[in-house]
Amino acid sequence: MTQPSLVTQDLTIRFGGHVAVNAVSCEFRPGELTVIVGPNGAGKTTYFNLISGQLTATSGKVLKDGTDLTAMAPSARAHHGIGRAFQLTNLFPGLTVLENIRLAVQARSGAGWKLLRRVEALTELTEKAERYLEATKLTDKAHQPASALPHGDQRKLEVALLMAMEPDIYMFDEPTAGMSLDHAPDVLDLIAEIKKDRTKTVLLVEHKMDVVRALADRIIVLHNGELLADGPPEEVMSSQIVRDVYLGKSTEAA
Ligand SMILES: Nc1ncnc2c1ncn2[C@@H]1O[C@H](COP(=O)(O)OP(=O)(O)OP(=O)(O)O)[C@@H](O)[C@H]1O
Repeated sequence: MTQPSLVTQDLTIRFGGHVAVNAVSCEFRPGELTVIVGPNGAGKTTYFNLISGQLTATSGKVLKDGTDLTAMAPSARAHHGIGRAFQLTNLFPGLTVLENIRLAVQARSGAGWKLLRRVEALTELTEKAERYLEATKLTDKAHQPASALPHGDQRKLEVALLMAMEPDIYMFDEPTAGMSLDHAPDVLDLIAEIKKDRTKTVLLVEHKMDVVRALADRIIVLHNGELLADGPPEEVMSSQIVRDVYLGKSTEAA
């Protein structure tokens, strides 16, 4: 079996007396798409925040290819290949779609935000940005201001920006939330494309069971901050304990 790219070891966070994520140990491998499910308040987003660095663990560890990221800020974790899609936080609304992607490519190339003096360098970045535009089917929107995009296209642009950062770990928290039914398939197709790259590890928080079924190689279930189940989709979804949680029975009874 391939080595895990991402590991959480006994990952825990307390807010006062409340343990929102409780000793979650999991390994995630390249070429694998894991969907994290669980009832409202189960700790899914908090678990994501602990991995991407928006929150710092009370105890436990986050390791990426063996490097301990636990104490690192989100930007340092991003540098180590953790890529999380956020709604438009990295966007320059007045710039065009292409310019936004080119800036992300530029940031990834190590040139930072400096003005580029060499025309060839700019051409190279533009060509790369155009490939991400094409991959996300935004080519015909290239010269529109990012802020003018309809909601569905803005979500695609978020994925394009994430791809431009070339992360090893892709994290999506409800990628089709608030999207119309016509746009959701585009974003799901993009995630399916990313998953085809066997060097990438994909983590997805999702409530919609049809999305889970379409994409998951593996499902982990969180409940009250604890890891309740972990395995292939059919196995997890048919397990009695998971059914009980979704039907609202107490797990103790199960
Ligand atoms: N910053 C915080 N301070 C205090 N409590 C928090 C904080 N963040 C999350 N929590 C609590 O931790 C628990 C887990 O929340 P979290 O948002 O991770 O759940 P979730 O599984 O993502 O839920 P949903 O599906 O509704 O988004 C909840 O009880 C929540 O109130």
